[in-house]
Amino acid sequence: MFTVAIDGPAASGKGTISRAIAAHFGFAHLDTGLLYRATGRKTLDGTPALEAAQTLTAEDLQGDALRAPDVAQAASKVAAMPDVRKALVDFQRAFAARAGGAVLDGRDIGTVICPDAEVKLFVTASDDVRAERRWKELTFKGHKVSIEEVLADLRERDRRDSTRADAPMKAADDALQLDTTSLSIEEAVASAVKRIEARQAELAKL
Ligand SMILES: Nc1ncnc2c1ncn2[C@@H]1O[C@H](COP(=O)(O)OP(=O)(O)O)[C@@H](O)[C@H]1O
Ligand SMILES: Nc1ccn([C@@H]2O[C@H](COP(=O)(O)OP(=O)(O)O)[C@@H](O)[C@H]2O)c(=O)n1
Repeated sequence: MFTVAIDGPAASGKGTISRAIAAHFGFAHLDTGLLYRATGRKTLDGTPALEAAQTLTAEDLQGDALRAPDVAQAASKVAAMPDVRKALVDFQRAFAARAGGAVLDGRDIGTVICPDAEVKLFVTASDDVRAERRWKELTFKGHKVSIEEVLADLRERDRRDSTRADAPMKAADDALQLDTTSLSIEEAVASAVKRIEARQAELAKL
C-alpha cells in the first residue's frame, strides 16, 4: 500500500497533478471533491444532505454537470456538515488502502482521511491565477461566467472550507507545499513525481 494525499484550495491544480501521478505510477485516483459535489447536487434537487451522502452511487459521480459553479457552492456547504463528512470517510479510506497504490485529492486527505499517507502535498496558487485557470475551463465547457464571479466563488469556498470546525482545509504538518502559480502543468507534475520517487527510494532502504 502506498498512498499519496494531495490537498489544497479550489483550482490550485490538485486534480491535474493527481491524474498525472496516477497515470505515471499506475496508482488508482479518487477525486474526493466529486463526493461532495455529487452530494451537493442532490441537495439542489431537494434531497436532505445526509441522505444524499449516504446513498451516493458510482453513477452520481459521473458527468460534467458536477463541475457547474452552483454545484461547487452546494458542495462546499454540505462539506461543512460533520454528519455528511462522516458518511463519506469509510469509502475514502477503503479506496486509499487499495493494493497497488492510490492518490486521493481533496481538502482533508493528509490531515483526516489518510494521516499516515506516504506522501503529502499541499498545492497552492495565487487567487488570480486560480480564477483565470478555472474561468478558462468553465468558459470552454460553455458556462457563461465572468472571471470576477469565478474569483468570488473560489474565495467564498476557500473561506468556508478553511474555517469550518470539522476537517478544515489545511496543510498537514508533514506536507510538502507546491506553489503552482508560475509553474506549467508539466513542471508541477514533474515536481510531484520527483517527491514521490524520493519517498519510494527512502522506503526501499528501510
Ligand atoms: N500548473 C498549471 N498551469 C496551468 N494550468 C493549470 C496548472 N495546473 C492546473 N491547471 C489548469 O487549471 C484548471 C484547474 O486545475 P484542477 O487540476 O482542476 O484544480 P483543482 O483540482 O485543484 O480544482 C484546469 O483547467 C487545469 O488544466
Ligand atoms: N476532501 C474534500 C474534498 C472536497 N471538499 C469540498 O468539496 C468542494 C468541491 O471540491 P473540489 O475539489 O471538487 O473543488 P475544486 O478544487 O475542483 O474547485 C470544496 O469546496 C470543499 O468544500 C471537502 O470538503 N473535502
